[in-house]
Amino acid sequence: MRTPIIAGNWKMHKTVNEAVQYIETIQSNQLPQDVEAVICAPFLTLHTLQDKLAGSSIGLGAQNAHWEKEGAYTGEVSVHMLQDLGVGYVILGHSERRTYFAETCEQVNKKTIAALNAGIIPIVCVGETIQERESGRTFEVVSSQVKKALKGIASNELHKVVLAYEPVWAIGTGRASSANDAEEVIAYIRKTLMSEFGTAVAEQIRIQYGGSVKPENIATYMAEPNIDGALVGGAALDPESFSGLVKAASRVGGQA
Ligand SMILES: O=C[C@H](O)COP(=O)(O)O
Repeated sequence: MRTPIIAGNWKMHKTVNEAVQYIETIQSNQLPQDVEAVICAPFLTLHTLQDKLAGSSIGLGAQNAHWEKEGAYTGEVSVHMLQDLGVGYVILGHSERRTYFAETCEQVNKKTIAALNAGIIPIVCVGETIQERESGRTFEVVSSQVKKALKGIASNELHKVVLAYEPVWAIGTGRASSANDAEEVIAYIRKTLMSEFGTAVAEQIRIQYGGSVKPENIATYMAEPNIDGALVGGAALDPESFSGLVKAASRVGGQA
């Protein structure tokens, strides 16, 4: 059985002080232990949060990383640096990075391989634009993104990857995909994984849905057989809301 994973992506939000207050609130909320809860925070807050979360079951993630260990890459932070800090997760290939920073599938692949080599769990994002959906290309686009991101990864490493299906049109718009539609695409992604890497690995890889997920709608996604959690932006910015999301994803104590 795949462990549900709820990851909060703070994007470019929160100072160090705000981040600390947030963590103190979720730590006082007694999150369920059968859900992997992860906070993906801005680089500047990671060092402080790593100390704050020491010994806690809440995971800490970054939102991007460079694949090279070090070098003349002004403004970049390497996977190696995250590993040194003890960061456990990294979001890769988010549509905002693909759109605003021209990140390519080839770069996402290099970053994914580097993260796995460093023992960091990559949360690899894929998803179609509204134009791609309306022209009937959703399956083609997401399966191509998945295949390119995972190209060349050793089969004994693949199961560690987390995929996040995030239709671009649903991100930050309040226009969430219905659970049925998200399940249809995610089931197709799992089918793609089966044909590329075999059933055993495909059954192990966790696939999240992302795009306007809130405490009020998360149960509908968690009820779907192929959806293993959520990658949440806006609704993860408030610690009570994030706690509510994690609780609702619990199979033991959830309100589904
Ligand atoms: O990484 C998170 C996604 O971009 C979803 O953002 P959202 O929950 O604000 O729609």
